[in-house]
Amino acid sequence: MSNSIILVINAGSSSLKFSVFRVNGAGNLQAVVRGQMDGIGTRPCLKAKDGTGALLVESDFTTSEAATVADAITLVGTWLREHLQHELLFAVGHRVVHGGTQFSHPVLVNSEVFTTLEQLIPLAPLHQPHNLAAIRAIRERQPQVPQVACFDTAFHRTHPQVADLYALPWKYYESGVRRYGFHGLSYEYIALILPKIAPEISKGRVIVAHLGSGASLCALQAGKSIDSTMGFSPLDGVPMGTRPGALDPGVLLHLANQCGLSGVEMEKLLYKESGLLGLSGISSDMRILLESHDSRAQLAVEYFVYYTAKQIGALTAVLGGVDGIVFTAGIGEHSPVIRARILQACAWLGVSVDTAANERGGPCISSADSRVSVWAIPTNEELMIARHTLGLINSRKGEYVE
Ligand SMILES: Nc1ncnc2c1ncn2[C@@H]1O[C@H](COP(=O)(O)OP(=O)(O)O)[C@@H](O)[C@H]1O
Ligand SMILES: CC(=O)OP(=O)(O)O
Ligand SMILES: [Mg+2]
Repeated sequence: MSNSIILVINAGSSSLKFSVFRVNGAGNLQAVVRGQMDGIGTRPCLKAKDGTGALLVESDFTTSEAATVADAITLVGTWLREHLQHELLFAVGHRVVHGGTQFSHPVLVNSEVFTTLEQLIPLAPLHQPHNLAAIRAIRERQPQVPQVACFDTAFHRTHPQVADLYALPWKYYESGVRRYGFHGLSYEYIALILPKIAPEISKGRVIVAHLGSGASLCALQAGKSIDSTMGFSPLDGVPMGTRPGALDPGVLLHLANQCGLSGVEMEKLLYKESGLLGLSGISSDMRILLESHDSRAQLAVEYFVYYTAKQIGALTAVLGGVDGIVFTAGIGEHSPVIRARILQACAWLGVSVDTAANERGGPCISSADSRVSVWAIPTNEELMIARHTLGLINSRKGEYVE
């Protein structure tokens, strides 16, 4: 095992992230490659670094070469095969967005598990097919390599029942219509490192804003998720790159009954044409909107800020107050402007920003007199996946032959 590696694949809605970890003799994980193809469909760029931070590849693609996550899987797959050709794959860990009611922990993927995960595709059509495509592609080439699915939904299984329900007749809850919550691997990572970075808030009430192409917020009470803004599918909550966030269900009835949209057309509208893209008519990419002088682009940004701040208020009520706010993911980590605008809307909570620290990227971005401490912390879903993968394989040695 001393020379073997764990490959981690994380397919998001606008990015394909990957990492390679070496498992050393003591069974510890050491990151040797970290990369991503991001801006898929908008500004595609493949970038990877080695464990020392040295650049291994940086290459731009056209939007037709990398129009979809499926294109990115092919391009990244080619790069990884060339780069890792002399390595022995110990296991592959995957982010799988939806685990449904069946999976509340990482699981070794066999044919039965794969079929169950396929049945969840309609609940996360922007992600689940890509998550499974990567598993299938690796299985076809290297069927002997164990693959582990790690779920976005798993970390939220600590929600109290009231935060897990919709006010529908019980039979729907029993058939799986629940508020699952997503981005759980990211929240789990933040909860894991908070005691090291911000020990003063880690045992308290913390709101984590995972603001990427997909975006949600999570209320952490002593490191456990007690509520989050996404629900049954990754459509609910705050506006996103191409998803609207919370919608009055009456709008959906109107679209179906009065406008005659079919289920397939509604799915396309809600997953691919709404959110920042739908509002601006320009782009789903926050960078492009921030550079634009177009009034609709500016309105889309204002909408994003408004509804994110509104959800911080809602989760503050859920927690009975707030000790800390953490920004993470693409926008949360890299956009001081968006952070500042959201925090300005949270001034009523006693939030005061350290402008210079915010511009620098933190980690602490609140001023000394702020009643709530505020942080910008890079997430690392891939490390979480690698840990789960190694833990699961080690605990089940010898069991993964189909
Ligand atoms: N410097 C930046 N300023 C503003 N937004 C940024 C910046 N860098 C990345 N982003 C935004 O982050 C989003 C992608 O975040 P990411 O977490 O990688 O997405 P996902 O995993 O959901 O595909 C995009 O909207 C992109 O525009
Ligand atoms: C669940 C989800 O929206 O994921 P992402 O932000 O990676 O698109
Ligand atoms: Mg993501």
